Amino acid sequence: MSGSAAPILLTGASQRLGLHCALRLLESGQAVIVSYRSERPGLELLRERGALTLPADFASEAGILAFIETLKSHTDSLRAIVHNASDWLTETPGNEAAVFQQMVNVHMLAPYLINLHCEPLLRRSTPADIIHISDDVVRAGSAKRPAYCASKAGLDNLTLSFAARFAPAIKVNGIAPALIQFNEGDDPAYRAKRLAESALGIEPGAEVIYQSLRYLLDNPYVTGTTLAVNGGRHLV
Ligand SMILES: NC(=O)C1=CN([C@@H]2O[C@H](COP(=O)(O)OP(=O)(O)OC[C@H]3O[C@@H](n4cnc5c(N)ncnc54)[C@H](OP(=O)(O)O)[C@@H]3O)[C@@H](O)[C@H]2O)C=CC1
Ligand SMILES: Nc1nc2c(c(=O)[nH]1)N=C([C@H](O)[C@@H](O)CO)CN2
Repeated sequence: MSGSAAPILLTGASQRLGLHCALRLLESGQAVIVSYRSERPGLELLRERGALTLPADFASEAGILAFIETLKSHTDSLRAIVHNASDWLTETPGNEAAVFQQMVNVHMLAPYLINLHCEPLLRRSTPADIIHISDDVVRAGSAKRPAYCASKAGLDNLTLSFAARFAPAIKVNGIAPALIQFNEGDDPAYRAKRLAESALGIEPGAEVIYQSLRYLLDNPYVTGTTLAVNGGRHLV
């Protein structure tokens, strides 16, 4: 399947879920732009396969606006924006306010400003999509990461607002994953505990996120929806 000439932007896609989706889109013939914060091995692979990689740190408003200017100097159209960049931070005594602000900036302010500033670029593509990657944990809240969870809940709400604001030209949807891919260093006890928290009890890997992304990009009649990709976690 050949992709659109207008590129798809994936933020924070130098590793793990974002990298997998970016590589799968390139495989399908789709032009891809990736933002990254740190230089990672996956970036070389993306560049070899034709992706444009742009540095970005969304921890501050200035960093977000600087990225938007850089992006606009490279393209005047976008097929889609996938807001994947995320910091999975746990606040500790003394840094609560700083972590909360950082979570809001990365998970809410960056998607908000990028969507507003890039609306004209999306309107030059038909169809056009925005996809917010949030987190199934929003359903129940998080005792361990309240700041992270609240910011992801805000992102889910931005899905509703932008879907109403940009219809019918631009579809806006979300994907709310639960455990998709463990992190290096997750010990066996942690892994067993997390696997037991869903009805299907598996670590599915990033392909299930690409399948969800593909569905949203290809379906002309879905907007304002957040897909739970959570192995039936809500049933346990
Ligand atoms: N993995 C999972 O099982 C789950 C993932 N999700 C969500 O899915 C998405 C992808 O998950 P995953 O691949 O694990 O994500 P990662 O934890 O690998 O983060 C993705 C990228 O976001 C970048 N990033 C972090 N902070 C910033 C910042 N301030 N500015 C710009 N980029 C930043 C990181 O850059 P750097 O390389 O510099 O660290 C990283 O490469 C995320 O939104 C996550 O919240 C939700 C539930 C489960
Ligand atoms: N930015 C990230 N957000 C999240 C991650 C991650 O690795 N990076 N992981 C999860 C999973 O729920 C976790 O259990 C996997 O070990 C949630 N969000």
